[in-house]
Amino acid sequence: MTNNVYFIGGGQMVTAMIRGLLRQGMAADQIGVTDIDPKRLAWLKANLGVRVSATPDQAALHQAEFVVIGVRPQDNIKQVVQAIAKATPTGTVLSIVAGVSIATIAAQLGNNQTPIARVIPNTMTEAGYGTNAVSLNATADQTAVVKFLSAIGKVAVIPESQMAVFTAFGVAGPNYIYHFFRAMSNAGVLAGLSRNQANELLLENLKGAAVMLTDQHPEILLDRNNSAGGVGIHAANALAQGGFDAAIADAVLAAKATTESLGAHHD
Ligand SMILES: NC(=O)C1=CN([C@@H]2O[C@H](COP(=O)(O)OP(=O)(O)OC[C@H]3O[C@@H](n4cnc5c(N)ncnc54)[C@H](O)[C@@H]3O)[C@@H](O)[C@H]2O)C=CC1
Ligand SMILES: O=C(O)[C@@H]1CCC=N1
Repeated sequence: MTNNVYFIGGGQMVTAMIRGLLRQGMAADQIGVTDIDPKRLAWLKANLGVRVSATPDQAALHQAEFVVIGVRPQDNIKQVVQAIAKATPTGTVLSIVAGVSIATIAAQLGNNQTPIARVIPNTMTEAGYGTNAVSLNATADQTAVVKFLSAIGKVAVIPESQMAVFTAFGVAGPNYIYHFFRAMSNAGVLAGLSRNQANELLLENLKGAAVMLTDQHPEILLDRNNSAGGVGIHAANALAQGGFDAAIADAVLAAKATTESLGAHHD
C-alpha cells in the first residue's frame, strides 16, 4: 500500500482517485491536496477528511511517494510543475492531464531523473469497470505505479504513442455509450413508449449485449438477429443511411486529435 500521496488540483477526477485510495484502506491523513479554489478544499476536507492547503505544502510534496498533477490541460501546468521542482520530490510525479507529454513534464521539472508516470484515468472505474492507461519514463518503477493505480481500477501499461487513442476511444468511451443511450431512449419515446419503459428495455438490452459481445463477434450476432427482408435489416439500412458508423468514427478521430492538441501548447 502506498504511504502518502500529494495531489495538486482537487477536482472531479482527483476526488474519484482519492475515493479509490480511501476504499483501499489508505488513511485520509496520508493524503494531501492543494487547489486554488478554497471552496473545493473545504469540500474535500469536510467530505473526505484529507489534509488541504491553499498553496503547495513543500514538505508533503517532497516526501510524497506519488505527487499527482490533477489540474486541467488549460490550467497553468508550468507553474504547477515548477512548484513540484522547487520541493525536490523524492517520489514519482504522476500526471493525469490529458494531452500533456512526459517530455513536457520532464523539461519543466528540469531533469531526466525524476520518475514520471503519465496516466489517463477512466471514470468508469467508479462502477468497477474501465481501464486506466499509464506510460512511464525510464526511471519510474512500473510495479509500484501499477500497484498505486490499482486502487482506481484496472491498469494497462502502454507506450506513450498510444495515449491519445486510449484517451479518445477508451476514456472518452463511456460518453459514446451515454450518447447512444440518450438517442435510443428518445427514439423509444418517439415511437410510443413511456420514458421508463424505454429506459428499462434499453438497459436490459445493453447489459445483455455486453454479455453476448464478450465472446461473440457482432457480425455473427447481427446475422442471427436480421431475418431476410425483416425488421432488423430495415433498421440497419436506416442506420447506414443516417451515417451511423461514420459519425462514430468521426467522433473518435475528433477526440484523438483534440487529445493531441490539448497538450501541444505546453511543449
Ligand atoms: N473528468 C474526466 O473524466 C477525466 C479527466 N482527466 C484529466 O483530469 C484532469 C482534471 O480534470 P477534472 O477533474 O475533470 O477537472 P476539474 O476542473 O474538476 O479539476 C481541476 C481542479 O484543478 C484546480 N486547479 C487549477 N489550477 C490549479 C493550480 N495552479 N493549482 C492547484 N489547483 C489548480 C481547479 O480549481 C480544479 O478544482 C484534467 O487534466 C483532465 O484532462 C483525465 C481523464 C478523465
Ligand atoms: O473530456 C475530457 O477532456 C476528459 C479527458 C479525457 C476524458 N475526459
